[in-house]
Amino acid sequence: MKEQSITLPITMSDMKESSKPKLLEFKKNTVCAKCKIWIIKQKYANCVICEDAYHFNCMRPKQIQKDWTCAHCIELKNTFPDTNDVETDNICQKCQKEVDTKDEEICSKCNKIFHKKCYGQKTISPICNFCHSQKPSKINFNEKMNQLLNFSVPMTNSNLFILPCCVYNDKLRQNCFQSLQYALYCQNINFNDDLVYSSIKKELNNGYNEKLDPLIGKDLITFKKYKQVTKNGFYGPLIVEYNSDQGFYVRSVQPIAYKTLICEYAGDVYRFADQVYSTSDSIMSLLETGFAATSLVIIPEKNGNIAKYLSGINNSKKNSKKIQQNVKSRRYNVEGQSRVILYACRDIKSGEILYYDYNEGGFKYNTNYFV
Ligand SMILES: C[S@@+](CC[C@H](N)C(=O)[O-])C[C@H]1O[C@@H](n2cnc3c(N)ncnc32)[C@H](O)[C@@H]1O
Repeated sequence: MKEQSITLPITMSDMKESSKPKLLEFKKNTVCAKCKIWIIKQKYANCVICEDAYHFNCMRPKQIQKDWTCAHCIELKNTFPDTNDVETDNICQKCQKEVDTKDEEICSKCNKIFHKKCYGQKTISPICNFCHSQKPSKINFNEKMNQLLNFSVPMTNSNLFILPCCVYNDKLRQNCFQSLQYALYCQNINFNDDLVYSSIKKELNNGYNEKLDPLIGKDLITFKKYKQVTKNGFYGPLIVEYNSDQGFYVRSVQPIAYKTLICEYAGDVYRFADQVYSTSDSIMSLLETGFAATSLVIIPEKNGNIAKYLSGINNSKKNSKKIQQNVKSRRYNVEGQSRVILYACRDIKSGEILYYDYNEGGFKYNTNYFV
């Protein structure tokens, strides 16, 4: 929903086969919320609630009718049956009284509106009490992972990637694990430590289409070993926290040595051409061919891992790179596929927030308001 804000008004339309669309007309077109492909001449419908557009073939449920509601909105309605009226949009979900926009607080998970005083402290919880109470009580924490987690920093000065130190304190390790699961829960994101190819074929990510450094030898072995652990949701001594200035962010709970692997940037892979209007704040460049049709991006809005929560340096501040930045993101050719790896670019002290340069890749984010 978030990505599809540039949709047309609610209509059921049958676009006639007309002459080839000119560039301007093309820009006015929209992207199907299901398959992420442009809707140019095909029949389509807009969901009456979220206004996202869908090809007729992509509509779920498949009912061609006026006031059609997409499956996602039906699911939300069923989850929160008391608030399924569009008209109740500005009614506080606690006291049921109208909310002035200046006095509103919105739950990040269900998007429901509350008066500031009814919501409580947004600085503490990004989600409302209802969503908080619905979260799974036990997030699968696999104790057997302890064997795999027995990492230690090698005493070497080489320039190779290294594995993070294990968090030996059981409670702290569990908190680190749970903190990421909680952030993902709040944002309706599935945990997935991989690149997800549901909208394009994996073969389109051909690392040889760009001159990327290959990840080889000991670095490749270290990376693969780390992926064995991170696929289960463990990322060394890192905790995900929340505040109102930055939203969720990542903090180290133990010292992290220079060149320690932090994580791979995971999420859904799309053609850049299909995401030019995306409003996601987490787009990462994956393959840069010079053409929008063959360049690829990662967007961790449906699937993602801890990489989504690392903060960005403020590029408008002097010395940000030198002082604030402690992580670097770099794309490598990993056995023929481009992949983005985040690693410590200097020694990181316990308690430091992790920052990298969001503008290192192909996108220029406005970071002027960043802390
Ligand atoms: C990739 S997301 C990072 C995770 C995000 N904080 C969240 O809660 O989902 C990027 C967004 O995080 C926020 N952010 C990242 N770094 C920040 C910083 N240094 N100061 C303030 N906000 C920051 C901005 O809103 C930015 O658009």
